[in-house]
Amino acid sequence: MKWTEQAWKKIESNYSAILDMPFVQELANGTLPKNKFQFYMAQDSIYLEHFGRALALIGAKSHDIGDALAYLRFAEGAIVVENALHESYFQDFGVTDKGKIQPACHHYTHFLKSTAAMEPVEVAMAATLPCFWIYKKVGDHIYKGQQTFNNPYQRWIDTYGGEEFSDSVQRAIMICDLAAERATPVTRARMTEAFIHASHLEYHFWDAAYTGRTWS
Ligand SMILES: Cc1ncc(C[n+]2csc(CCO)c2C)c(N)n1
Repeated sequence: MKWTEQAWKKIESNYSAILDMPFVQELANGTLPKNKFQFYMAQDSIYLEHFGRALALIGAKSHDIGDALAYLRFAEGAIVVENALHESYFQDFGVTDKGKIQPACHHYTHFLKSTAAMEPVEVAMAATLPCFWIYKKVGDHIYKGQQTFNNPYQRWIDTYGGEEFSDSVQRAIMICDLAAERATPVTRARMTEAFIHASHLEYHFWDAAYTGRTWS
């Protein structure tokens, strides 16, 4: 069985818990309160900058030049393309200031950056995979089950449920599988651990937006 298939099995229950989260359910039916989405968008745009830097570092550390190019493109995607979505939402929802980084975002971004800096590159690749894969799965799930018209969060849904994004996710999965095949058992186990850890941090990122968790 491929590493990604084994790893996904380990986060299956966490993924189900994500689908059941009020944030995700209310985003899907359009009833998510505006202030919760504003919190999420502001924190997410901070997240994307850090995430983009972590991806660029993975690109620089990749053994294979094709992988390097893929991660540098992912980094560009995070910083340029994804941020465009945020900026249009900032305008629509009247967010003028991103504000300070809050605990869930801080925890997640620092986990990604320290993993990219300190761990073998394969482990860092595994740490960034839930970001792609969980968003794709959540995006597809919402997209397929859609019953609401005029959902204020439609653009978000279209971004992650769309075809274009699917190619990046497939690429990231393939790279991780090849990296896992070539890695030692110890490194492979650390890849799985990083993958599980990041999937919990995805959960907490949404949870913090729903409950409005800040430092004080
Ligand atoms: C907390 C959080 N996790 C994942 C994503 C999704 N995402 C961000 S950048 C990127 C790939 C860019 O090439 C993807 C899929 C998000 N927006 N926020």
